[in-house]
Amino acid sequence: MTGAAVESVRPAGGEEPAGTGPASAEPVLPELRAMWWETGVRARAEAGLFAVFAELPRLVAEAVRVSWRTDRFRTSVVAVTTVGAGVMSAFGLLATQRVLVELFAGGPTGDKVMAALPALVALAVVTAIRAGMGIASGYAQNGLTPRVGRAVERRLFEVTTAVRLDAFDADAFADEMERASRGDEAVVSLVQASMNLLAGLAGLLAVGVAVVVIHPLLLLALLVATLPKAWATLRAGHLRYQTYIAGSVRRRRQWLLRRLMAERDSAPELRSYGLRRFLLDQYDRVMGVETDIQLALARRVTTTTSLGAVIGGLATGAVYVLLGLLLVDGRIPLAAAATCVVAVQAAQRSLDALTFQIDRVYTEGQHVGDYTGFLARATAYLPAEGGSGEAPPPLQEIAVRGLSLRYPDRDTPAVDDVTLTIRAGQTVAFVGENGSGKTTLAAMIALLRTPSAGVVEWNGRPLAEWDVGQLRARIAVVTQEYHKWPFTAATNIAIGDVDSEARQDRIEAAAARAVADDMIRELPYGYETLLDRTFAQGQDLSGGQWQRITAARGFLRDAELLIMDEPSSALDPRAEDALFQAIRDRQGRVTTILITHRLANVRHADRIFVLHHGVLVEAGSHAELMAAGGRYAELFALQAAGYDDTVDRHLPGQRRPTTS
Ligand SMILES: Nc1ncnc2c1ncn2[C@@H]1O[C@H](COP(=O)(O)OP(=O)(O)OP(=O)(O)O)[C@@H](O)[C@H]1O
Repeated sequence: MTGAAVESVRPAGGEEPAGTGPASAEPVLPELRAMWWETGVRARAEAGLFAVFAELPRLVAEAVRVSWRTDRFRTSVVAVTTVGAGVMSAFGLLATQRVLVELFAGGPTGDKVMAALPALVALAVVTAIRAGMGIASGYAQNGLTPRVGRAVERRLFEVTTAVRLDAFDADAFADEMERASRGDEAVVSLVQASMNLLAGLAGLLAVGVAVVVIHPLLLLALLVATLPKAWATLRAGHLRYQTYIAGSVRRRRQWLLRRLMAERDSAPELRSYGLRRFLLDQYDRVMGVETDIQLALARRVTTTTSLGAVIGGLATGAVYVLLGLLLVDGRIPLAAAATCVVAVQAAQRSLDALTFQIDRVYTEGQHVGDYTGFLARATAYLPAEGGSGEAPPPLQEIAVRGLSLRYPDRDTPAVDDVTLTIRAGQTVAFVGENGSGKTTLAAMIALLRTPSAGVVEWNGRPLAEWDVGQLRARIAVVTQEYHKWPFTAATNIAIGDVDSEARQDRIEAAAARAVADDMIRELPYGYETLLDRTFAQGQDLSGGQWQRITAARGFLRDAELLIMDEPSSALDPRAEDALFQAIRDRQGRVTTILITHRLANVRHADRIFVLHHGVLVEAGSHAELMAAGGRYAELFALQAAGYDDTVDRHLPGQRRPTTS
């Protein structure tokens, strides 16, 4: 019902919203794949606390490595200021204790204040330095993270634009690429969270050191007062992630239903088939079950959080009692006890922040893992280095020898041991029924696909032995599944030759050859019309108009080898005739490979190659193939008969056109 995105009918996570079970007689909405952007949250919901802690050092190290590679200066600033702020926190606590010692000493208040003054000044200075370091760290981080994001994203695009086309045939690759696309955000978040985590740890360590310096027993008090609450906070966080993941099915279904009920594409069919009641029922059933699951989990979260608060409160109370007993017993001075109270509060604040950062580092780390894993796996799809790098000479001959290609997960080859020769200046046609391998064969000649076996030669040498970049510049390809680039009409044609200056006269000449010139001039802004409705004043074109633009793109370069795959499937008869006239104009001068099902248009080709199930079954001129009475003759006769019928029925008296 929703195309490629839908997969199974059972939600992930084991819950089964009403309406999806086998017992239900009503039609049900299919389930969407698990959302890739939930990877991190899902992993966190499934990981135990031990696993989280075990992975933290590796993730933080990864973050530091990435930021170091991107900007050493700023990374150093963040590191120095983070450690520095921690050290200042320790000094701050020690200065606080000194102040308290002086204030709690005997004697007149004036004298006590005077005695405490140096420590007070030290405290002020230390606090100021710590604040300054915080600001410096913030500045460095703000400068660092956009640079990290950019470097990470650019690296991704460097890879996605370089991998071979066959990478996109592998299901897993497309999926992984989608996941990796969150890499820049994830790395930025991981870097930020890791820095904050390190800063929090430094602060905590500082409190610990200061407390030990004041009195070793106080460390025990500090641990008792902080650890139970920290555990409870982490546990509540864990439950929150579980709640989120439990709602994942609901969110997916909500998203699916929103698309179906509130978007333009589905609106006409929703009304014409009367789907309103059906979709609203689906909504009620899905939301009813999922909301109950959500509420149950929400109760558990609240219980754990409350438990954490109670345990934390009790532990803190116990520490204060312990401090009181130690004081009464004369084991610690009053100032040390007071400092411990301050330290406990500081440590609790740091720990609250820390637990948040721990979760963040872990979840973002999973996305970063997706990104780095994708980059590593994508190297397998990078084109092989090699070739002499020599510029290819002008084309004399293309020789295809024993060429085969088998797509992944296919039992039979799409192209099977094809051998043929195309001489410079020839116009040749690849014909055959749907799926016979024409596009695949042309794609290998155009260096878009790597053969499983065999070789394509340019003037007697395999394509890969020439400078591949220069070779590509000599070949223009108009693909069957052309892309509608979101640019102006002029740019849409100019991208056919990005390395040359986009001169308007060249663009217009190419458009004229593809019967696109008049049509483009009639657009609201002529050649400057944006061909994408997402933009203000953007326009969309009809299928045939787009096809003219893409043909113009192919003509722009006047390439030595032009491959046109179904260039006229959507053209009206007049445009089709003009386009093929333009293709014939190339004959004898430059080489053209034409793929088309309109066999009337290949009659003028120098050679016609007929493919069937990937095998080259016939080759020759139109006259030769018709005389042979084989597969081509059969297809041609079939098509011609269709036209004959029309002529007979609608145009009585008109001469029957000859078909060969
Ligand atoms: N990316 C792909 N992954 C898997 N199989 C593919 C892929 N592209 C094409 N095929 C299969 O390879 C075979 C040849 O396809 P190809 O597109 O070359 O045929 P074609 O002769 O150009 O067909 P058409 O006339 O319909 O354009 C078909 O069976 C097709 O299903």
